[in-house]
Amino acid sequence: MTETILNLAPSLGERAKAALGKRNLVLVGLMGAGKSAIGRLVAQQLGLPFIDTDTEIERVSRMSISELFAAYGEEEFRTLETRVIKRLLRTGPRVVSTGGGAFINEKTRKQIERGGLSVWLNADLDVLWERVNKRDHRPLLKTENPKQTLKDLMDKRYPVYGLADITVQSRDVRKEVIANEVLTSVIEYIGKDKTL
Ligand SMILES: Nc1ncnc2c1ncn2[C@@H]1O[C@H](COP(=O)(O)OP(=O)(O)O)[C@@H](O)[C@H]1O
Ligand SMILES: O=C(O)C1=C[C@@H](OP(=O)(O)O)[C@@H](O)[C@H](O)C1
Ligand SMILES: [Mg+2]
Repeated sequence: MTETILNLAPSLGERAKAALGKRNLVLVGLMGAGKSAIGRLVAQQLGLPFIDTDTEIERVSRMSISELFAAYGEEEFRTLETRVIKRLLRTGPRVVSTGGGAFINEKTRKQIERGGLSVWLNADLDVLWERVNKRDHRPLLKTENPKQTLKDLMDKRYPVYGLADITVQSRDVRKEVIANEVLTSVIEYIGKDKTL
């Protein structure tokens, strides 16, 4: 006789979703950290909508990020980014992957602090470089020495990313491993913080 064992224990995704409640989960970190890729996986596991802020900016402006930077400059891009993120965080829960500069902008960072739980995908220079040098759609890296530019951005931005609620180390392992670590960290963080 075969015996069917029913596994009634809630999955990691279900437990993280319950912990998150109505809050948005917002991924921050430098270019190549995996915000877009990991955010999508995390959203799937949570059964929540996923939005990438760069994709949303491209949709509303009907321009690519590179075209926006070229036509209007970084400052205008940041203004648009702040506006889009404010709108996206008004309702939840959803998983929002930001562009690398979003959390560095004070206004946007305050919106994220108010509107969600932030997760910094931290990564070292070689991991980031391996990933970003394969593509050329990032206007800030169109410099003479893009690896040095990435290093300069790390030095400037890492103290600010460090203000995020949660940090997860993005590294050379399968994306699913990192996504699971994000979910586990959410459960741990919310379990610890009695004010939430
Ligand atoms: N854990 C990982 N292992 C291997 N490749 C990854 C991992 N995380 C992300 N990537 C890849 O690295 C590249 C950059 O990731 P992306 O999600 O676009 O980063 P970000 O949005 O932070 O700039 C993509 O090609 C993505 O598939
Ligand atoms: O670091 C930044 O300032 C930027 C990161 C990009 O997003 P990813 O971090 O998803 O590459 C994109 O928003 C834009 O090119 C600017
Ligand atoms: Mg991205």
